[in-house]
Amino acid sequence: MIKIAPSLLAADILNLARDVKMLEESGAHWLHIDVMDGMFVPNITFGPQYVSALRKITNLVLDVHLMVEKPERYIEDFCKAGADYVTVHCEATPHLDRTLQLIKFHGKKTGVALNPATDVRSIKYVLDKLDMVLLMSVNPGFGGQQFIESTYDKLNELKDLIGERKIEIQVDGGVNDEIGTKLVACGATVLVAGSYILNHTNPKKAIDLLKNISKN
Ligand SMILES: O=C(CO)[C@@H](O)[C@H](O)COP(=O)(O)O
Repeated sequence: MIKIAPSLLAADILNLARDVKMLEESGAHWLHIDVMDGMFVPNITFGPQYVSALRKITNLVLDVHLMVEKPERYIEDFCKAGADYVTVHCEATPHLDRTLQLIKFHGKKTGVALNPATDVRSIKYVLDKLDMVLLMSVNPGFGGQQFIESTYDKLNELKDLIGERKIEIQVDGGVNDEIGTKLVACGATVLVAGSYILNHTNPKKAIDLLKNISKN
């Protein structure tokens, strides 16, 4: 089954609880939380308080994507705040293996994100410590960008690298139902979508279209 993870970057910050309830009722599986530090990416968003506030109002999987330099500094805070998955960028830490061990130490699922220009082979030696790989299909920092087409080839390479291991493959950036269909055909198992779902006139319909991809 394909998991659908709406990105809360596109939610109405003044009506966050309302949007979360709407996404739950619309059948979203996970909530994707984009944490940006203004250093690794040119934008600043949420901290651990945002995650702990969400944890109080939802049982959905909280999928925290850390777009921050040296994420090892904040792993404990986000784990204690109630994250289920903690994903760090391989480009953002000199100690990826240690950082993944830290996430595991706190009992959470591990993810590694790769920027569009990063070779999938850069995570070869940590595959056995991973629950998820996140392929960025836009340059991280902002919602509403155009999907980068080379992501399909990259997905195929990643599938080969992962082999039989049970690792979720998440794609994030510019995803809609048409692109999602091709991504799933290439092996994606988790689709992140921000503007496609939250700016849709009928977000439930957008989620349904993405969920139905697995049946195609
Ligand atoms: O991490 C990011 C952006 O850096 C994404 O999660 C976006 O928030 C996805 O938004 P859309 O491209 O789906 O609007």
